[in-house]
Amino acid sequence: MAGDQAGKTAFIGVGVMGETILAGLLRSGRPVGDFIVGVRRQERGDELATKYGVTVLPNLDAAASADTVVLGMKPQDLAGALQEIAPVLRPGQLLVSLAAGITTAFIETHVPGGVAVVRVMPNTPALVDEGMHALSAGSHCDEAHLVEAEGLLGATGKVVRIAEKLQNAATAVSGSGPAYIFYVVEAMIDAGVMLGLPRPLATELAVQTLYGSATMLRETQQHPTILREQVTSPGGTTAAALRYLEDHKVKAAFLSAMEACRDRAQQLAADS
Ligand SMILES: NC(=O)C1=CN([C@@H]2O[C@H](COP(=O)(O)OP(=O)(O)OC[C@H]3O[C@@H](n4cnc5c(N)ncnc54)[C@H](O)[C@@H]3O)[C@@H](O)[C@H]2O)C=CC1
Ligand SMILES: O=C(O)[C@@H]1CCC=N1
Repeated sequence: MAGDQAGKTAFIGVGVMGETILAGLLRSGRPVGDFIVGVRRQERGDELATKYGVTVLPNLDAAASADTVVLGMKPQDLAGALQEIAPVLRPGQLLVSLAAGITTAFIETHVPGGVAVVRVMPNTPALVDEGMHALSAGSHCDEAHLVEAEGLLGATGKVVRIAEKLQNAATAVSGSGPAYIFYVVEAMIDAGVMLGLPRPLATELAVQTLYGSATMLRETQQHPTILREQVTSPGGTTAAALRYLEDHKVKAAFLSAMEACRDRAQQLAADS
């Protein structure tokens, strides 16, 4: 690692997830001069430069100017971006891919030999430093590359290392997971409104219930079944509600939904 690129990280493809991780790194105190951004649309570059004071460069210059390149485009756009930057990539450089489904082996076939690849499944609670990021090493990664990737992701939440064969399952649980939770909260708010609560009150009750329940799970470390049983009085209100969820096979629906999520990740890889 030498020259002007030493220690620098380029973010190429800065949408929802890329910006969330970049903003978290800056929030954590990392100097803005450590980062470079490569974007597809000039207006987006201007927006990021104004908002964060970050240097915006053409993709090729961004990749050439950094030791680490975070790839934050959609899986369908990844191969094109790799072809674009491959001429300036060098052995030992680190690529961190956020793309759902896409394997490190696929990325390695699009870049020069010896480029290290880390595949990450992040999630959007990183916006409030409560992200869950699962990462896996490609074949040219050493410990220093993994530690570097953990440092980048760790600014916005928890990081775990997992075997790459588990990445699509992790996508089904934590990557897409926030969407299921928001969907359930949406349903609870709508139901509260149907039962006569003003919408702001229904929202406050539902959101605080989610927050309190999540905090209980984390802090007590008890199994969700135990915590659910504590709420469920014999012959009481909760049992009446849970019976409907069982009748409507909500648990089975989650199993199928998350299988579909895993399968879609596999399909994204097959289509690339
Ligand atoms: N949004 C989420 O909750 C999560 C997203 N991911 C993954 O993160 C990646 C990004 O997802 P989002 O941020 O939601 O997408 P997004 O559509 O918000 O952002 C992608 C950005 O990449 C830019 N882009 C595309 N091709 C480019 C190129 N060649 N050069 C420079 N910029 C380029 C687009 O203009 C856009 O700004 C995806 O691969 C997705 O699978 C992973 C976990 C969670
Ligand atoms: O929906 C998607 O494809 C991305 C990957 C995980 C969460 N969002």
